[in-house]
Parts: sequence; structure tokens; C-alpha cells
Amino acid sequence: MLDRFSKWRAKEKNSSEAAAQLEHVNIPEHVAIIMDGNGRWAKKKGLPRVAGHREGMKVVNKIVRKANDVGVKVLTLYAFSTENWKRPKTEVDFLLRLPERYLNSELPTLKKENVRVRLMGSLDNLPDYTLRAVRQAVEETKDNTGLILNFALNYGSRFEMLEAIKQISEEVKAGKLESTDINEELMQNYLMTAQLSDPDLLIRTSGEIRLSNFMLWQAAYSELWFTDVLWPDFNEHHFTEAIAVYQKRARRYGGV
Ligand SMILES: Cc1cc(N2CCCCCC2)n2ncc(-c3ccc(F)cc3)c2n1
Repeated sequence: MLDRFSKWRAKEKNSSEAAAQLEHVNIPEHVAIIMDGNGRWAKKKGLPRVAGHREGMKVVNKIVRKANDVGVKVLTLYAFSTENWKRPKTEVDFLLRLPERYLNSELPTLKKENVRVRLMGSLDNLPDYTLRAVRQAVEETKDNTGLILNFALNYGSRFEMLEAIKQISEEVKAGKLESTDINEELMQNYLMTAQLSDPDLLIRTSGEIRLSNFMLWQAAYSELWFTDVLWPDFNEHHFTEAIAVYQKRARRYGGV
């Protein structure tokens, strides 16, 4: 007896296989990705976990190129969560070297492709070498007008929402805001995604069907697409399959 999720996946697979060519209408403006499965990928191959993260970084490049090619405007990538600090120190140290490694090799190309690098997360707690690299990339691409490449680094949605609530309540206390001013539009301006549209499509790899404290406010109406593919095995075809499925789904925003 197929459970509801397996039936849904079978239906999505058929519809996405039918979508051989990606339509260039109704491309999701903002795509967010939880890049999961790197450790499992390495374990399956009898490699250390960091080999999965290294391989996963190569996939970032492929998907950034593809997103830019198909006309996505914002690509948010969940690179390091506030929960990742609980991992072994050696793995955390390796992970927090990746921004610098990625940017050292890719920033010139990103600049050539008019990509703007953006960060969201609690950056102050990051090591100096990570901060230096990401701040340089943000500065050197700040005038670019193409794809916004938004890395979530040391990011947690509940922390983000609590910080926004604290800031708003301080401003009410200081008389800068009235409590009647507080609405969804105001709240969005106090989140780390201020100025960005909400994700139209949220992808999670590796078969986990959870949001894991990622963009909980912003993803309220996002189309969610889950795949068993582990991030290091994720490629442009999986990405365009997710977009093709998004294009086939009606968007209702809670309406009928
Ligand atoms: C911590 C971390 C982990 C990380 N992984 C590679 C992708 C799979 C997921 C975990 C490991 N990647 N990949 C790219 C970055 C990055 C971050 C900020 C930035 F400005 C430029 C690049 C990155 N950062």
C-alpha cells in the first residue's frame, strides 16, 4: 500500500519526466536549497565526511550557473546552520574554511557573470578568515545586478525571528513604533531577508522531509520539493526537474 507521500512522489516524477524541456515562463524568482546529504554521500563511499562537503562545494558551482542560465533572480543556499556547531570540531573547522576556498576560486567568475553575493546569518560568531572572505565578496559584487547568490551562514530561522521581535519591541518601547504598526510587511523588514522576495521554491536533498529551522517565516507559501538525491550527486537535471514541477503546480497562496 503506497503511502500518501510515495503516491505524491510518483505523480511528481511522471509530470517532471514529461517536462523534458524547461518552459521559460513562470520560472521561480527565488529558489532556496537545503544542501543535505554530504556526510551520507561520503559514508556510502567509505570516505571521511569532509570529502562529502568538498564534493558538495563543486555542486554549488553547477547549480549557481544553471540558476543564472534559466533566469532565477535569487538563489539562497543553506551552507551552515546554527545547529552545525554541534558537529565535531574538525568538521566545523573544515566547513568554515569552505567559503574562503569557494570564493578564492569562484569570485572572479561570479563577478564576470554579474552575480551579487549576499549573506544571511549571525556572521559575528564566524572565524576571521571566513568573515574576511565573505565580506570581501559582498563588497566586490555589491553593484552587480544579476543573480543574487544568498548564502545562509550560521543561520537559524527561530533566532532570526526572535531577533526581529526583540528589535521591534525595543522600537515600540522607544516610541519609534506603535504596536499597531506591527504587521507582516513590517516583520519582513526586520528579517535577514529584508529586500528579498520570499522563496517561491524550496528544495531539500537527501530524502529528509523537514525544513530544519530554515526560512520558516519566508517559506510560508513556498512550493516544497524533496528529493532522495544526496547533494553531492545533485546536478542541473535535478534542478530543472524541480523547476519543471514548480511550473506545473498551481500557486494558491492559501486561496482556492
Ligand atoms: C560553510 C559552507 C559549507 C559549504 N558546503 C558545500 C556545499 C554543501 C553544503 C555544506 C558544505 N559551502 N559551499 C559554499 C559555501 C560558501 C558560503 C559562503 C560564501 F560566501 C561562499 C561560499 C559554503 N559554506
